[in-house]
Parts: sequence; C-alpha cells; structure tokens
Amino acid sequence: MSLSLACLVSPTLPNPWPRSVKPMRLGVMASGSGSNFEAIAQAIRDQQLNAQIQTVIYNNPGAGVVARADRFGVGHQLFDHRQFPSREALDAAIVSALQAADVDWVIMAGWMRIVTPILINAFPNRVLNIHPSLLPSFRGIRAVEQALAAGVKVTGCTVHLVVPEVDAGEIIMQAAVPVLIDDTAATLQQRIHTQEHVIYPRAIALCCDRI
Ligand SMILES: Nc1nc2c(c(=O)[nH]1)N[C@@H](CN(C=O)c1ccc(C(=O)N[C@@H](CCC(=O)O)C(=O)O)cc1)CN2
Ligand SMILES: NCC(=O)N[C@@H]1O[C@H](COP(=O)([O-])[O-])[C@@H](O)[C@H]1O
Repeated sequence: MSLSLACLVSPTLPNPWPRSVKPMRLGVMASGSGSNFEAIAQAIRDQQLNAQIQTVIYNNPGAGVVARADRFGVGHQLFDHRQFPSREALDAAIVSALQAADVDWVIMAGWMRIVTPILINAFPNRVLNIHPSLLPSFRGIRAVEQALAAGVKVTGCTVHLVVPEVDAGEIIMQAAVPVLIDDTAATLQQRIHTQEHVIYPRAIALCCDRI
C-alpha cells in the first residue's frame, strides 16, 4: 500500500503491517507540554509501536515534556533557540545530538520552530510532524484558532513528512473532529489532542515498517 493511501487507513484498525524486527530509534523534538511524546512513549510501552525513544530535544526551559520524559526514563537535551545565532546553527547542533543518539527517525511533537534544510537533509524522508488541522487547511501556528475563526464545522489533525515548505510535506495520516457551536480554542484543542494521541503512534508504525 502506498503511503499516500495511508491517509484512508482508519487509525483504529489493527496495524496490518509486519513489525520491523529491529526497533526503530526515534528522536523526539518538542517545545511544550509533551502529551504527544507521552502518547508515543506509552504506545511503545504497550508494545503497540516497535520503537525506542533515544532522546528528547526541547527548546524551552521548563517545558512540560521534560517531566514526562523523566517519567518514562527518556533522556532529554535543551537546545534553547535564543542561545543560538541563527536557525542554521541551532539545527546543526540538534543534528549532531540526534546523530550521536543514532536515531533513525525524527519525530516533531509540538516543535514550534521552523527547521532548515540542514536538519531535513540530515534525515531525508525521515522527519515527521503532527499538526492540529486537516492540512492543507490552516497551516502554521495557531491552527486551532484559525479553524474557529474560519467557522469550519469539521477540523482535525494531520501527520505529515517535514519538508522545507512549512506543513506542505506528504500526508501520512489524518483524523477529523467536529467543531461544536460552543467550542472555545481550549475545548477544540482538547478534542483534537485526543485524536493526535491515536494517530501519531499509528503513523510512526506505518512509516517505520515501510523501510
Ligand atoms: N521547515 C519546516 N519546519 C517545520 C515544519 C515544517 O513542515 N517545515 N513543521 C512545523 C510545525 N509547525 C506546525 O505544525 C510550525 C511550528 C512553528 C511555526 C512558526 O512560525 N514558528 C516561529 C516561532 C513561533 C513561536 O516561537 O511561537 C518561527 O520559527 O519563527 C510554524 C509552523 C515545525 N517546523
Ligand atoms: N504548528 C505546530 C503545532 O501547532 N503543533 C501542535 O502542538 C501541540 C503540542 O502538544 P503537546 O506538547 O501536548 O504534544 C499539538 O497539538 C500539535 O498538533
């Protein structure tokens, strides 16, 4: 099955793909709370995902992902973007850390910085991102607020490959949620989050088993 068909695959179906014998080695990049990191780590613990998280890269001191990583015994490294002279310098440092951890896939889980070809080209077709809309609608930051402002009745989340153009890479999997009449950004974000935590581990399993 080509990956482009994968977006038709229900995230709730049992994974029909054969498991890789060797666990895939993941590097997770996060800027915030880390609930998607936790969903991935829990899926691994539950043997729903044949992978291991080698390291968590985060850019905001005090990000909630640190405590979650500690709870799962996963190491973490701070790369505060404000301490680097350029995007390129930040990305080069992150690439070195990811390569030192010998990761196969880079998993962006709420990484709120635009990355450069330095990072993307270091892991060709091996960088994934989760976005809180049904791409190509509502690219960029504040996608949930964009959907509310647009008055759409259905939105959702998307797992896609990362390319230099923001939120424009091949779509791997999507899930839709209704927008309710009394939704706030917080209530809609929560509904989307629930679906993110379902599809991200599934999408990673799909991608890792295609190698
Ligand atoms: N080259 C790419 N970089 C990133 C992608 C991508 O597809 N290509 N996905 C994003 C994730 N993302 C949306 O899903 C996203 C995150 C952040 C931004 C952004 O404009 N960031 C600003 C800073 C915003 C802030 O600090 O609050 C910036 O980097 O200047 C856009 C899209 C991850 N990166
Ligand atoms: N444009 C990127 C973007 O908005 N990403 C979003 O950040 C959140 C991170 O939550 P988490 O830290 O709890 O995983 C997620 O909802 C993800 O879709």
